This record gives sequence, C-alpha cells and structure tokens, in this order.
Amino acid sequence: MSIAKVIVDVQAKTINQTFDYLVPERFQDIIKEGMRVIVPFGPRKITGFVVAIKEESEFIKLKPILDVLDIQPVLTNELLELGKWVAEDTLTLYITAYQAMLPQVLKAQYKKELIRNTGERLIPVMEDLFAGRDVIDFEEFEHSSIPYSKLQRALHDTTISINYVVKSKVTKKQVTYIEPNKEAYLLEEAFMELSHNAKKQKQVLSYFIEFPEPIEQSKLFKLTNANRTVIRALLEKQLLKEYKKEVYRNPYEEASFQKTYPLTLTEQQEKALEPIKRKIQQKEHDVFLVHGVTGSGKTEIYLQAIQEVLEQGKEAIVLVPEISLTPQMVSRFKGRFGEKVAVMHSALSNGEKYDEWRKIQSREVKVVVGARSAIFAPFENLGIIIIDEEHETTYKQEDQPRYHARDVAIKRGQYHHCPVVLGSATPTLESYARAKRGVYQLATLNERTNKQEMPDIEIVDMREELHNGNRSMFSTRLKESMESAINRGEQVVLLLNRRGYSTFVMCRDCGHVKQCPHCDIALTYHKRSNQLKCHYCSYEEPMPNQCPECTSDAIRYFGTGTQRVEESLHELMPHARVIRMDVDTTRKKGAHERLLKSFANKEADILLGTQMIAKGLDFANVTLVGVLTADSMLHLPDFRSSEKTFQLLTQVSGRAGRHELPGQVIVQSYTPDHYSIQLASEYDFNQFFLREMQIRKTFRYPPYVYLALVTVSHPNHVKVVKITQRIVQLLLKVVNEDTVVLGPTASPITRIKDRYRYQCMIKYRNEPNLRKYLKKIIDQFADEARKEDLLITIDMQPYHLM
Ligand SMILES: Nc1ncnc2c1ncn2[C@@H]1O[C@H](COP(=O)(O)OP(=O)(O)OP(=O)(O)O)[C@@H](O)[C@H]1O
Ligand SMILES: [Zn+2]
Ligand SMILES: [Zn+2]
Repeated sequence: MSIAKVIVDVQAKTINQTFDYLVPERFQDIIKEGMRVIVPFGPRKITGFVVAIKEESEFIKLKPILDVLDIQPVLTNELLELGKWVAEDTLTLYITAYQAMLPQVLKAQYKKELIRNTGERLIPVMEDLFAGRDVIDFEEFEHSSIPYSKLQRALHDTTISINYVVKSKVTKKQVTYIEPNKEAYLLEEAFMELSHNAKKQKQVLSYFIEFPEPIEQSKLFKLTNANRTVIRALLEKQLLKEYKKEVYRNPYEEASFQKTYPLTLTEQQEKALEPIKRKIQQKEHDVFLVHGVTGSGKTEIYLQAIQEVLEQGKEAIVLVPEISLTPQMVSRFKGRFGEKVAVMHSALSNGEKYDEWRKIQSREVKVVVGARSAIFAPFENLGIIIIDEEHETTYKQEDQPRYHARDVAIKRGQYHHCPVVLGSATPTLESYARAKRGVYQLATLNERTNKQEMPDIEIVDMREELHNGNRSMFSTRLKESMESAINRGEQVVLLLNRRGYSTFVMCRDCGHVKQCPHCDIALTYHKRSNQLKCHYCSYEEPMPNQCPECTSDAIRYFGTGTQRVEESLHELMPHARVIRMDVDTTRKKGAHERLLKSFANKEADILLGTQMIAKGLDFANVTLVGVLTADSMLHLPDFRSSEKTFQLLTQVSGRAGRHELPGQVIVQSYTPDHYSIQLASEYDFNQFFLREMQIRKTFRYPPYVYLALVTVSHPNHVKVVKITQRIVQLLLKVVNEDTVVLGPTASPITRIKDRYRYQCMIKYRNEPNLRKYLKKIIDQFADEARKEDLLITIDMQPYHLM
C-alpha cells in the first residue's frame, strides 16, 4: 500500500503541513508527485497537491484519496521544492505558493452549500432563507443580512451543515469533426434511398462522397447549408461519425510575424554577450547585469543568447513588465523564434493562458515571454532566464505570496546551472550595488546601436511659466516645439505622469477635499459618469454641486487626467491629431495594439498617455518627447520616489530619436532643481547612483539594510495601535542590537474599507532568525486573528509602503 503526502487547500496557518493519505488500488499506478488530488478533510472534500509518495506512514487509520485531477503532474519536482522555498521565504502557506505557480483555471473552485439536517423548525431567519428547500447555495446566505453568529450557532447545534462541492474549471477547447462512417459506394446507396424531402441530408452525403476526409463541423455547415439536426440524423443512421479534437486557442493567430535574423553585433553588444554565452556552454550559473542606455540593443543580446540556448536543446524564460508586453515586444521574439514562443500576459483570457501554459508543459514551445508569473513556467531544462527592465516594481507580487521574480529567477538559475540576465537602462540601486561589488557580472553599453547621440533633455520651470501668466498645462517651449515637429511631419510622444496624482475634488473657497467615508483617501473624479469613486473600496457618489462644508458652489476637480490634457490639446492645437492611451482607452481586448498601429501608420501626430507609453516603444518618426509633470511622484511617502522619477524620465526620453532623425525631450517641472530631474536630464546614472546611495546610507534604507514591513489592520483604532505596539515590543526583545524596529506608525493610508492600519518597520543587516521570530508572532496572534477579524500581513523587502 502506498501513502501520499498531500498539501491541502485550507487557508489556515495551523494547517500549513503535509497530511498522509492512502493511495487506493485504482490510483496506484497513476499517482505521481506534483499531481492534484481530491481528499477528504474533516467533513469536506478538498483539493491538494501530492508532494511525496511513501511506502508507510507513522499514522494508522488513514483516509483514502478520493480522486486524481491530473493525468500528468502539474508541478515538477523542481517546482515543488521551489514553492516550498517561496512559501518559507515570504512567510506564506505552501498551498498559496503552489497555487501562484499555476494558471488560474487549474485552481479548482469550490461551491459551498448549506444543508438542512432537521425536519424541526429552524430559527425564523433561517427558515426564511431555506424557504422550503433542503439545500441552498452558500452565496444565498452571503447575500442575506443574516449575521454570521446565527449561522455559527446553527452549525454548532448541527441543524445545518456546510458541504463543499469541488468543481474543476479546466476548459480545454474542443472542436467537433465529422467524417464518413462508410465507404463511398455505401454512401451513394444511402443517398438514393433518402426521400426527396431530405434535401440537406443529401447535400451532406454528396459532399462526403466527393471529399471523404474529416472536416470541422462548423466548416461543413458553411459548405453545405446543413445544421446540427441534419448531422444528427446522419449520425443516427451511422452514415457519418463524429469525434472531438482538442485545439489551442491562439491569441496571436491573426498576427503574422516577419521573420528576423541575427544582426551583426556592435562591439559593446559582443562584449556583453560573450561571457553570457560562455556560461551557457559551460552550464554554470551566474547573474549578469546588462546596464545599457535606451536603444543600445539589449534586446538583440537577449535574442542571440536565447539562440545559443536553443542550439543546446534547452529552454528560455524572458520576463518583461506587464505594461511593456506590447505587440512590438512580442513580435521581436516571435519574429526570431516563431512557433517556439509562448506568450503569457494578463490580457489573455484564462483559457488562452491555460493553453500557453500547456504548450510549455508539453515542450511544444521552448521560449516563454511573459510577465511576472511566467517565472514559474514548468520547463525542466532551462538554459537562461532573462529579466528585462529589471528595475520595474511589478516584478514584486503585492499579495501573497509576496515574492520577487528576481529572487525566484536566481533560485531557478542555481538549480538549472544556467545564467540569469538582468537588463535595464536604469538598474535598481540594489542590483547595481551588487554588480559593483562583483556579486553580479556587469556589462555596460553606453552607446546607441545607431551611434546617435542621446536626445537633448531640456527642463522647463513651470513656476516661471505661471509667473509669466501662462496658466495652461503646456509651457510655451513645449507648445512651440510640438508645433514645429508636427509641421516637419514628425511625431510627438506626450507623457502624463499620473502615479500619485489623480483628479480629486476640492472647494476653492474653504479648501475642503472630498474623502471616501471608509478609507483615508481622496475620492477620484470620473468625468464620464460624473461620479466620485474610491480606488480602494469602490465607494461611489455623485459629484456634488455645492461644498458640503461651506455650501459654496466653487467646488471643482483638480489634478490632470489624460482626458483633460486631450481637451486642452485640442483647444491649443486644433489641427493636431491625438491618440490617447490610458486605462480607459485600452480596456478592450486588442485596443492597445490598434492604437499603437495607428500611431505607427502616422494616423496621428501626438501619442498622449500615462506610464504605459514610457517603455519599449520604438517609432522611427518620433522626434519629440514631452513630459507634462515630472515631479508628481517625488512627494509620495516612499523612499524610492527619487529613483522612480529618475527611471521614468530616462525611459521616456529613450523614445525619441531612436533611428535617423535626432530627438529632443522637454520636461516640465515645478521642482526643476531636484537632483533626480537634473541628473536624468544629463543621463548621469553614475552620479545619481552615488548621490542616492549616500541618502540611503544616511537614512538607513535599502540597499544598505533589508526591510520587513508588518501591517496590522482592524476596525477598532485603539486595538490596532495596541497590537502593533505589542508586536514592536516582542520584536525588540529578540532582534540584534543594530536592528531597528520602528513603530507603531500609522500607515500612509491609515484607513481602508473601514479598517485602521498601523505598521511596524524592521530595518536589519544581519538577522538570520527574523523569519522565525515573525512566524512566531503570527502564530501567537492566530487565535485573535480568527476570532476578532484581526489581520496581520508581513512583507519581506516591501516595495509598496502604503
Ligand atoms: N547590432 C545591431 N546592428 C544594427 N541595429 C541594431 C543592432 N542591435 C540592435 N539594433 C537595433 O537598434 C534598435 C534598438 O535596439 P533595442 O530595442 O534592442 O535596444 P534596447 O537597449 O532594448 O532599448 P530599450 O531599452 O529602449 O528598449 C532596434 O531597432 C534594433 O533593431
Ligand atoms: Zn467649501
Ligand atoms: Zn474607500
């Protein structure tokens, strides 16, 4: 008899371990590590992952596995180990880590039902809820106003019980094929025997007499005017037969990719690629940081490194940030490696994502290009992992498991003995510092492949503009430059930096700002619906006509949305054709692609957009880049705000003058003397690095220290402060002398959805047991968390400090 060790899908700290189950005879030969199974757990049936198979168990009286969900393992042995590490490193549950590694559709869902166990009368509210039925969906209870305590009591005295129904949502797309079931002469006989009225059946038969090959049912319908009733009749007479065939949804089916070939590398590219290739050939792990200015040909280096990997019969993962996973980026990889490439990003439907994943699992593809979670691609023979724009914060997942793709990449690179390549024009201070210390291998490319100079960056002081009576959002300089570029038949990219900057509503008389009643944050104005919305809890209210504080009617929205910029642009330059790209205009599938294509076809003069246009775009005709508000995120409560500003300005400047035409960049700012704006305009990464490192050292921030952030939330303000205080005290007792424990401090957003939020920040250099201490704290509060709706979250190396 064999025993399976299973990680079960129960979201509780106390359940974070394996459980032993008996493998019944009928599953003996099929069950393998890394498969999903259904097991009994208390009174319910739940899914779980088999992590090991053993001969015996120290427990007697084991329950058997009820069902096996997979035909082949969904997690390789490497991924099982990796998931364990991710869970431990980010202080989360094993089950959470495993689920994060799989496409959404493989996360089996449960339907909960409430079952009435008694013929006696229930309490009145429950009697009303069941309304004469014996079983109801749990959702019905959730949508009712019956308090949980009432249900708990009913569950306790067993008049009602909960049942879990597992429903697996795996949806493979199937296509029906039809083919003849008899030889042609028999079909002909049948044809003669059919009555005169069966015209359509006759048509189908005559089609198959002529073309006996299988055909997709839908195509047959088109060719013969038949419908399903007609086919069914012929199936019943056993003249035809049908079968289903699984097909992949191919999101890039329509697009054709022009085949590209390796370019002759520049000297700098050659120098960067050489050591990477050597590591691939020697099957050795190492981490490379390719620091190359925009347009220096980093992507070509990636492509040629991958080619080497493919020649060795191995596989490659390329991570790119979600927002730069543009059609342009995709076509560069598809153009070089064609069918061997799978693409994974969030714009795909769940079914499409699952199909791409299966192509990886079945080794039909050798390269995956994708956003963060593609790091878990189930390849077994990796030859390289590439992380483009390694400075992007989207590589850190913001909910559990809170992993950083870079750390996972290095872990996998060590396992597979293969190089990891990080690329950026503006590396993070963390990575650059490591490269300078020799922990990573640094390659620098300071020239564009076309030997063009980097475009000139000019800073315009917007305070002076205001002084001179220009109240519009466009400086005179920017306006004139846009006009002359358009007159020359060239194109303009305009960036509205909206991060940390939204359209809030303020009274001009008394300064009152409309806040969300549940969250500690200003409401955002939405023009289309004339509503105020909260981005944290979806609260909504109509835009008021009067100030609720002083009844003045001078209540207006402030801040600049892309829509408003577009309107002023129209007033300022009525003849200019503008394409606006933001979350609103790119929501529909394919919209992103269409807008860029139309810009590439010169159907517009100006491309106006948010952060999403700052990266990866490569248009030959763009000669002017304008940045409307360079400093809007400098004032966020985030120690990385200068770094992020520097990165964004450098990236967007890189969009100009990438080909023959020289480029020009105009940056508007209210704090033009800020070092991140000044140094970005001089392309002085090294100076910026030194300057920023000095500040990080003084204020003890990464990369000089590591951070851990503990956030406590609860509806009661006093309680939150008290518990955070206790956590701080507990930590102070155990940490090293030079570790700093800060708090309790109110989080920058102190209230979300009526819950108060306080935090404790730990800054440390060497604290090998910190995870253990933190885990102990979570365990200590586990009871309170369950009973009293207390939430404690821990983020190791946080990027999001709000
Ligand atoms: N060796 C080469 N010879 C000629 N052209 C090249 C070479 N390498 C790259 N290019 C071209 O130079 C342009 C810029 O290259 P690429 O986009 O790879 O740079 P990048 O460093 O990835 O830029 P960014 O960081 O801005 O995305 C592209 O049009 C590319 O086709
Ligand atoms: Zn007012
Ligand atoms: Zn809210």
